[in-house]
Amino acid sequence: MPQPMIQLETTRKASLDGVPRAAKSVGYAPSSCGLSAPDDIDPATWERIKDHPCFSQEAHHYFARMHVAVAPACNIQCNYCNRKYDCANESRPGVASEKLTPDQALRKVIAVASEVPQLSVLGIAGPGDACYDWKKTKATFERVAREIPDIKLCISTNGLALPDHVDELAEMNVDHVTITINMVDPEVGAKIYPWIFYGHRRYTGIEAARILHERQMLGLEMLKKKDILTKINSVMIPGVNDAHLVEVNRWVRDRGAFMHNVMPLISEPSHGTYYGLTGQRGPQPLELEALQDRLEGGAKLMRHCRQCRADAVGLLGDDRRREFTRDHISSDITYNASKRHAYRQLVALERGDHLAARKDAITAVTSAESGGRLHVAVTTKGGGRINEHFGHATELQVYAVSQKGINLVGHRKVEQYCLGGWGEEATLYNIISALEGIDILLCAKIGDSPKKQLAEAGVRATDAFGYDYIETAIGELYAAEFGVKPLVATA
Ligand SMILES: C[S@@+](CC[C@H](N)C(=O)[O-])C[C@H]1O[C@@H](n2cnc3c(N)ncnc32)[C@H](O)[C@@H]1O
Ligand code: SF4
Ligand code: SF4
Repeated sequence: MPQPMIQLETTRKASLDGVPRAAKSVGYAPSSCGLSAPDDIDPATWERIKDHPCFSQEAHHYFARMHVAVAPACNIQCNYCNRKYDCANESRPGVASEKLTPDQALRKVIAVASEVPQLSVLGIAGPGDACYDWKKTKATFERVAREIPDIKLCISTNGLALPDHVDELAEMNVDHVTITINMVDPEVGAKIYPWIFYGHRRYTGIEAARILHERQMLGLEMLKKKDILTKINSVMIPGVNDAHLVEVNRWVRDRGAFMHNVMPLISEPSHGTYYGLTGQRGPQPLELEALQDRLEGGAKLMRHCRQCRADAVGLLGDDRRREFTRDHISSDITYNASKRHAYRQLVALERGDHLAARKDAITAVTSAESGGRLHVAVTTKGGGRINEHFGHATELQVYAVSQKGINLVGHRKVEQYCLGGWGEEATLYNIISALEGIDILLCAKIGDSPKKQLAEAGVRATDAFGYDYIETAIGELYAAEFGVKPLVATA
């Protein structure tokens, strides 16, 4: 399926109250053509993260990552993980449809980089552990860096074997590392990790968790010394480590972590994990958001993680992996950089405009004299715009807007409502359940029937802001809702 190119034109049709508005085209003022850092990030760090869809929330509107499943082996067991190497359908970390050798991985990266213009990052996120299955990780990175030097290399690890490889990571120019840290208290750890394998022997219980904790902290400190940007993943497990993650956040911030990504536990019984089979529940979206809100002010929070498979390809939330399985890739493929280069030029223009529009919208809501908090869900297929039809969406991005600002606070996965030209009632019912706590839904297009049923469920849906920047639309909505000073049009 071809990827959407960035939309440069937008036509406003009607406001929420039904009053028609003028059509407008988004122009490029000369001052907005450059890309300066957002206010909360220093320019040198921005340069390092601005094209990384996971380390920069703003970048995830434009840039894509791919994972290659070259690292199946793991040195610990987590109660939430069941690795699978031939799994076509599950949408969770730790699964892939096929394991790859480093040579197969190289061919796949070349195929994706030639076809997916948004590609900027190659990550190894299992299905097992990139640092434990080190030889294959290293061989893959070396081959890819030779062929496509401008791709960013990134790994995700449980941290146990990390200290053994920090020097090599630095030598290979790996600038982004993720460590999963779910506890800093081994008593909590013993409830999450049944065993670890370390130094040629197996450990269990509190001893295992203590060794893992010490290695994770050592690895984090070593990365900091090498000035490698580190993100911490924590899985929120209600009743096990949810309250404890406040302490985890403090520890990792004090040791120089760049970002903290608190993700919900996925524990379907059908996945066959210990937690899935024993009925350990994951958090509700609003529980996760409440914990993330508590953590604000510590390490920078990631709130846009999609908990990807070990073979995910594409923009976050738009997985194109099925187009790039081994049988789709020729054995003598060569890299064609033209799509990626052309796309980058377009993005450089669009992003400056987007950042300026975002800044205007945030200034408008933060300078409001009064106002409440709204949760706004948005359908988008990238570019930071409301450019997806309601009936085609498979996820909704959720923004919270208040006088504190406009912030992406998460996403909700939904089934596609419209298949073969018809909307399914049962699907709409599930979408309405997924919209718990949402006040307003913004989409590029929505039919009268779903709009009416959503309204009956307390969610106001509109396509009045179709193709606008998300923050601009939310800023205008907020002004309309709370009677604050409306935004000045940027065109
Ligand atoms: C599959 S692991 C691979 C990398 C490495 N082994 C690790 O654990 O960091 C990638 C990420 O998925 C997370 N993960 C695995 N299974 C999960 C589940 N059932 N629910 C939530 N997160 C999960 C892990 O905690 C880790 O942060
Ligand atoms: S460390 Fe990663 S791959 Fe290993 S069991 Fe845990 S989540 Fe799965
Ligand atoms: S799992 Fe989260 S951090 Fe990892 S690639 Fe997906 S979105 Fe990025």
